[in-house]
Formats: sequence, C-alpha cells, structure tokens
Amino acid sequence: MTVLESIIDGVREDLEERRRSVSEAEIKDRALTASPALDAFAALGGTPDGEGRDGAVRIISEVKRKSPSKGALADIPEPASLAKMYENGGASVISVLTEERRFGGSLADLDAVREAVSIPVLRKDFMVEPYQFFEARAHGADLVLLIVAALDDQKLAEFLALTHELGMNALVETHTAEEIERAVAVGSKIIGVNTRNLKTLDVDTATFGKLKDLIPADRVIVAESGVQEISDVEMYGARGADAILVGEALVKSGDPEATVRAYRAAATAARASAKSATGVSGQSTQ
Ligand SMILES: O=C(O)c1ccccc1NCC(=O)[C@H](O)[C@H](O)COP(=O)(O)O
Repeated sequence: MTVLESIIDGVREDLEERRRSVSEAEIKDRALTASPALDAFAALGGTPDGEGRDGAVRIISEVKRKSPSKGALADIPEPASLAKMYENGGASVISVLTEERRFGGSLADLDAVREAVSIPVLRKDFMVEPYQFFEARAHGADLVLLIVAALDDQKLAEFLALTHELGMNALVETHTAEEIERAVAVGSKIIGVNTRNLKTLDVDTATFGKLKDLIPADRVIVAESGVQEISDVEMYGARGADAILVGEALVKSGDPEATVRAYRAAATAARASAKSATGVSGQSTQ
C-alpha cells in the first residue's frame, strides 16, 4: 500500500464518523446556506483568457502542524493568528490542512482561519467523497484540493463539477506529465505541480521546471512543496509559477508575516528578471 492509499484509508474512516454526527442532508443544507465563496482563481492572478495578468507571483501560505515526511513541524495553538500574519504579509490564499491523523489538522482550524481572514481559504485534504465538498463549503472553504493521483477520470470530472456547482475553485494537484494531461482534459483552471513524490515522499523541486510547460498559459500554475530557502521561491518564480504553496518553511520561520512578504517579492522579482532575460514570461505559450 502506498503512503497516499494509507492516508486515504484513514480519511475515509474519520469521514464515516463525522457522517454519523452530521447527516448528508444537514451538511448539504449548511453548504448551500453558507456565505458565497470568494474567487480564489482571481486572487491567484487568474484572468478568464489568461490575458492581462499582472506578473506578480502569489503565495499560498499553509497552516501545517506535522506531516508524514517530516513529523512534528510546529505547535500552532492559534491557527487564526498564524493565518492573520500570513494575510498581513501579503498571502493570497491560506491553505488549511484539515486531515487529522497525519497532519494534525481539523475542520475547527478551517473555521478559525475562515473567521480571521478575508482572503480565500483552501481546504487541503484528501477529497474522495462528495460529502467532503459540502463539508468544505459549509466550513467556509473557497478552494479545495483535488489530487489527480487519488482519483480516476470520472471522479476527477465529477468532483471538479461539484466544486464549481458549490461556487468554489479547485487546486488540481499533479506530479507527472500524464496527470497534467488528465487535469487539463477535465478543464481544471488552477493546476498545481507538487514536487513531493507521494509514493516516496522525496522532494525534487526541479520537477516543476520539467513539467510546467505542459500546462496551458491560461491556467493558474502553482508550484507546490519543497521551499526551504528564498532561492527556492526565486527558482519557482523564474520557471514561471503564478503561485507557490509553502508550508514547512513558513510555520518554522519565526516571522511568518515578514517571510511571506519576502517570498512574494523575491519570486515576483525573479519572474520579472527571467522574463526580461528571455523575452518570455516563463509562462507556457501552448
Ligand atoms: O508533506 C508531506 O509529508 C505530505 C505527505 C503526503 C501527502 C502530502 C503531503 N504534504 C501535503 C503538501 O502538499 C504540502 O503540505 C504542501 O505542498 C507544502 O509543502 P512544504 O512547503 O514542503 O511543507
């Protein structure tokens, strides 16, 4: 069994427990009466046809207590305060890990963060059942994660449609050329390349540059994982990332607000300088 499969087994067990206390009808009702979702696609710099982008590289800042690859990262007793610091530093989206067993997150974290910030919030979890999408919306999420490796084509298309019906966007996460092809084929507007291999948990940040040109330029392209130093965000920016998802480096930084600000500025400057050096934005022309 792969790490991903074993995480998903736990997610399904925990989900069944929640489903026993909040029925499907109740969670749907809560989702449909929640305040409308914020536009995460626009917050990440997306435009309808990919034209007129401002060139800034956005930072998706993650609330991450622990992980399968690294174990304990940070206590984070008040996720709302951390999220507010991220927002003050210029984060465009807050990512909240809600998986409990391996990442120490919860829906209560999502509630607290939603309440504290006015920018879009990503429910970062392993989405395998429609119930979770209603749950995400009911708890104020604007964006959900769809991991292509965890879904067949039919489920991927079905879940993306459900996400959009609920007024949310999806960050569709890929690791390989074949997964990018599948993400593009179902019409994903925000496509992430996660440089952490979910089978081995090894990170190879060079994966982003190798795969990124397979993603059409009218999509928002997100580089995920592996940022340790400012040079990593510069590299992702120079390779044409529209946004960068950062967890560990921010929760361990000591000054999350200043770190988000520095990452955003450095990635944006690196992207601009790569563009002026090559005459292209680093974005795909496909
Ligand atoms: O982080 C892990 O160990 C992990 C293991 C298995 C599945 C997912 C995992 N992480 C989720 C993420 O995608 C990251 O939290 C996110 O990209 C931020 O990564 P980082 O900046 O390297 O903390």
